[in-house]
Amino acid sequence: MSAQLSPIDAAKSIAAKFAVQFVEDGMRVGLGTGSTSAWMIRYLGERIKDDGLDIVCVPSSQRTAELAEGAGIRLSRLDDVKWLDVTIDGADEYDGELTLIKGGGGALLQEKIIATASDRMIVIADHSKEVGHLGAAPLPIEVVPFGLQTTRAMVEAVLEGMDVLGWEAAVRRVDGSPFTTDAGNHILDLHLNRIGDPRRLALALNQVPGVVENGLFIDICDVVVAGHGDGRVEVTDLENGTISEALMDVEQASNIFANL
Ligand SMILES: O=C(CO)[C@H](O)[C@H](O)COP(=O)(O)O
Repeated sequence: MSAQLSPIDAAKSIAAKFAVQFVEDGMRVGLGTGSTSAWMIRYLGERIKDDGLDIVCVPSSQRTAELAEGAGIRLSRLDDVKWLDVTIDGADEYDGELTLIKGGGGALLQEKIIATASDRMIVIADHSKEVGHLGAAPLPIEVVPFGLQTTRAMVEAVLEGMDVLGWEAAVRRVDGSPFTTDAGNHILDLHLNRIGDPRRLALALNQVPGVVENGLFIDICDVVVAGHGDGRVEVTDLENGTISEALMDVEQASNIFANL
């Protein structure tokens, strides 16, 4: 009997499997971070092994670099390839304009750099990440270690003037210590409940000294591939203005899971 994926994991897996079809020979590919991206890395590895797909990839985190190396993916540095054809990454939330909240895995800075340096950004997600209004998920921002608590207080002061329904900035901690990003910075998770004006908020946050970058991705994402537990995949393509649907084999995803 094959191990069963939970509906959420099946949704992530089929979204990732669908999205790797967009990758073609010779492409320079940005690799996201997180559990959905981990599926994408496995499927890309399979295409390299089984179809001889010839690509070079730039990872958005140390964790992703390790997974990609394990999957037999050739890696490079962004400064060496200079520009990417496509980046495939997960998201914590996306809305109807494909504005994203990212950074749940703490890699938002490199993720934003590689996605912005790509012709196309494809987000892969389970469909529960779709929201009418951003903000139910915390908005992560990356801040330098110097004056962490002072920066936190300045960020909360900025939030008071914004169209949001919560004003708390919490230092992300692991085992009691501030979480440290690959760039040696820390993360503040902003609990806002609802973000009325993402554009204004993103600009205001990046004005605060000590804030390196925020997890709002605005006008960056081109396509969202959203998976459902029953095998349906919904593809929203902003460039073409289309929403299409496909059916994937959930059983196959479960079998791959069983063989991990
Ligand atoms: O932004 C991210 C990491 O910084 C992730 O893409 C986001 O948190 C989604 O993660 P998952 O695929 O595990 O749901």
